[in-house]
This record gives sequence, structure tokens and C-alpha cells, in this order.
Amino acid sequence: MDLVFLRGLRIETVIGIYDWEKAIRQPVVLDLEMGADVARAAATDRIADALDYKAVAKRLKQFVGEGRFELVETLAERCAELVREEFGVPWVRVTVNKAGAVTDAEGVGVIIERGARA
Ligand SMILES: Nc1nc2c(c(=O)[nH]1)N=C([C@H](O)[C@@H](O)CO)CN2
Repeated sequence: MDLVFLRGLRIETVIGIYDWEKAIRQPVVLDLEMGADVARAAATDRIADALDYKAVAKRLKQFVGEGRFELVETLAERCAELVREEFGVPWVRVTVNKAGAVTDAEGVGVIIERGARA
């Protein structure tokens, strides 16, 4: 399977388990790898045959930016669902990095894979 990727998408959202976190916005950084038929898009050279990473990024910025989450797990799962359902992606890997959440750590978060990788 070919992949279309989107890396380092920084979005401010409400995320966290503590009361003080529910009152502020914090950045998360998303990385996505999405199964796609790159050969078909290459053959026609038409964006209509491609998985449009700009459209995916725009939709995720809206969804995550307007959402409220407690766990990074929930945020990752919702993003995977959205990408699979709205963009017809058969397989996706989503990395959520809540950079800055843990002192002296470069980042913390989750990596999930959903769907069938043909
Ligand atoms: N597995 C997880 N552990 C923790 C999470 C989380 O979302 N998933 N969240 C927190 C706090 O919100 C933390 O990020 C605040 O600094 C702690 N552990």
C-alpha cells in the first residue's frame, strides 16, 4: 500500500485530565500516515484522484481546534475515525504528541493504527 503523509500539524485545543487544563488551550502536534492509491493519482495527474493532504489538514485543524478532550488517546481515536470516514482512507497511523506536557520530556503521546493495510 502507498502512503500519503502529513507531519508536524500543530493545533491548539483544550486537552487534559486536570481542571486547570480544561480552562486553557494547549498545542498538540499530529503526524498522520494514510493508505492511498498513489499510482492512480500519478497516472492521471489529477488532484481529484489523490488523497488531498491539504484538505485533510484543514479538516483536522477545524475538528481538533474546536474540540475538547481529556486524553490524547481520545483525540487520536477521533482523528483516525474522521480521516477514515470522511476521506475514505483504508488504513491510518495517527501520532499525537502533547509536547510540553511533561517537564524534561521532548514529547509524550500515543501512536495508533486503524483499518486494514492491504
Ligand atoms: N496515557 C495518558 N496519560 C496521561 C494523559 C493522557 O492523555 N494519556 N494526560 C495527562 C495530563 O493531562 C498531562 O498531560 C498534564 O500534564 C497525564 N497522563
